[in-house]
Amino acid sequence: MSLLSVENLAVHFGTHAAVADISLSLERGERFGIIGESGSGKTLTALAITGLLPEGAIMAGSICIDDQPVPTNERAMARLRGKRIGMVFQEPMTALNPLMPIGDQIGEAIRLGDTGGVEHIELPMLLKEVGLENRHGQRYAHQLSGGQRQRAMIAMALASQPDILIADEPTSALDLITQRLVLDLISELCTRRQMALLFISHDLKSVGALCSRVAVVHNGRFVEVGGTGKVFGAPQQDYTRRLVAAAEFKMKPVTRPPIGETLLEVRGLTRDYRQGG
Ligand SMILES: Nc1ncnc2c1ncn2[C@@H]1O[C@H](COP(=O)(O)OP(=O)(O)OP(=O)(O)O)[C@@H](O)[C@H]1O
Repeated sequence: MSLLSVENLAVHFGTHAAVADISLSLERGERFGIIGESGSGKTLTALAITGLLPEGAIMAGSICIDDQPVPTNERAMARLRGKRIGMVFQEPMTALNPLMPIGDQIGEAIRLGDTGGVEHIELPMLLKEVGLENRHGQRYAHQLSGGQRQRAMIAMALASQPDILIADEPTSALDLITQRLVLDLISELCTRRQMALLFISHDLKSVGALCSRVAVVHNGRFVEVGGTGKVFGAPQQDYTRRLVAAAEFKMKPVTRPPIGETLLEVRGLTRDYRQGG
């Protein structure tokens, strides 16, 4: 039995097929990355799984949790979303209520997610778990840094103790150091809570650091799926090779030749110079 299974997912807007024939499965505690360039269909895949597709989108295919089809009715889907799937998006400002202190919002998420079981969760405990202090809970979203806002979003996603965390480019609006801290936090939380992770990104490095399996999406289709080391280390498809090459290019340190040599290169004289010409 798979925790999450998606089969032949397709999303259309009129005649435009934005997502076509996507299948994936996720086991408890597993970390699966979806990588691809902008506009390739990553976010729509996540939105389809969570039942949050925008108006005008037509969906086909099947989505099951614990082998049970996810409900199509909006209220049942919202309940399931709260209880089984937690979501973290790129820009927390759009997801957080600007008029309510974030502690109250996280508290509300805890109340909604409370199943009445023994595993009751307390606000201070949850704030601490995501690296925030109680005083941060009294602040409004605009009074927090980008990293703190993303931590608040993660706390809200965790409030109902979900089995699956979907993180859609959760760090792309953050500086490099904060990105690293937030990724470390997500990784730690998934391990501690045995949560499955569906991690969406266009950054190969982050996916490589977090996920054991990855799917490469291009024009709404998975073009390559496999173990992260294998897909990035020995890509089979042209598109993946190009993606990996582009990421390597970006990561390469800039080596600067001595100024004199640069000038000679600019003038096209390097070879003559080296040959003593
Ligand atoms: N509401 C919408 N109406 C029409 N087309 C849409 C809508 N939302 C998305 N699309 C189209 O669907 C395709 C996939 O979009 P999606 O947001 O999933 O891309 P993405 O891979 O997540 O991109 P990014 O990395 O930039 O977030 C794009 O061609 C986009 O223009």
